[in-house]
Amino acid sequence: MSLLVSELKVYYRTLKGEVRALDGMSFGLSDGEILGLVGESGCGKSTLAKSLIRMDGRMRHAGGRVVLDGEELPIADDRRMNDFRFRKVSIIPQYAMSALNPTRKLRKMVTELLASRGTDVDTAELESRMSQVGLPREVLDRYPIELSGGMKQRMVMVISTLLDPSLLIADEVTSALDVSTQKAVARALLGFRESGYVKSMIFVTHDLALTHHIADTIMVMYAGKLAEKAPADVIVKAPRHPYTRLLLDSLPEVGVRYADRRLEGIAGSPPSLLDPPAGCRFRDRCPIAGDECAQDPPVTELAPGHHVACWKA
Ligand SMILES: Nc1ncnc2c1ncn2[C@@H]1O[C@H](COP(=O)(O)OP(=O)(O)OP(=O)(O)O)[C@@H](O)[C@H]1O
Repeated sequence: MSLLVSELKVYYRTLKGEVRALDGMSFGLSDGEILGLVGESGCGKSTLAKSLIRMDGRMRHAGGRVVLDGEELPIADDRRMNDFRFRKVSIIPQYAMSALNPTRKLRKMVTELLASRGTDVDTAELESRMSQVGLPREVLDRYPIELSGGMKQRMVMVISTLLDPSLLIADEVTSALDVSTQKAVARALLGFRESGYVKSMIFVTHDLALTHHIADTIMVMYAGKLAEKAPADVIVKAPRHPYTRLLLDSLPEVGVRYADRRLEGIAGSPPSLLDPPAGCRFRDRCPIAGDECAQDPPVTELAPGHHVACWKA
């Protein structure tokens, strides 16, 4: 097991009180596994991604542990986390295209970054990884502004994985891309795993179809908690949580016109995480909710690797 997250709680401090963005998340990730993380906007996907690498000043680690390759990550301690970033855990951020320093040519930027980690650039290795994602070596002598959005994205992917981190977090890396560039990025991520540049990966996305293509397992989150986690095929073909089912039903189908079948979303909206209700957080929107749902559902393993938090599953 490369990553073990137990009862992780991460809250945001706001003027109105604390937003419980992650409220007791537990899951594991094996060596070599790609985990797709999906769920509606605001369910806590980015908070989970960020808390595993760099918590911002408004986030508070309210409980729980994160263990990577047998070592506890000091997620609440920004300075101590420095020893782990890039080397053990790395992120391709949500807005990777703007993550590059505009005032530096890329070669200088990479050199400075590695120097700050106490390492030199292995130019041959860097160029070989760039060529693997279709970037010519001349790119190193350009400023970020001289690259297209897709090229910047791929450059950030190469830089984030240069020190062969055990865990890579890809946070919404395909959302701003056209479909063929999305495929290229997905292929590159799979290639990084095959080449051993990263061991395992958390792929955060809204795109269930793309996740199904590349992920081994999919974890569905709802309102700061785990709803369901299972092998990718099981989530798509035999989901057990009512939320996962509705999420899949609300996907648009190519070839079906609005006039023939109205595109249904999931009625209602998620609860406020400032003061979330007791019991199952999906209860108010759930078509099969019953009295027992007033109690918090435990996460149960229905079949090997298939975890569901629902009394009715
Ligand atoms: N800086 C912040 N201060 C207060 N609340 C925040 C902050 N950032 C996020 N939140 C809240 O935390 C919850 C989880 O947000 P998060 O961004 O992790 O969700 P997400 O699933 O990644 O959403 P999206 O898909 O839109 O990126 C939401 O209720 C959000 O409003």
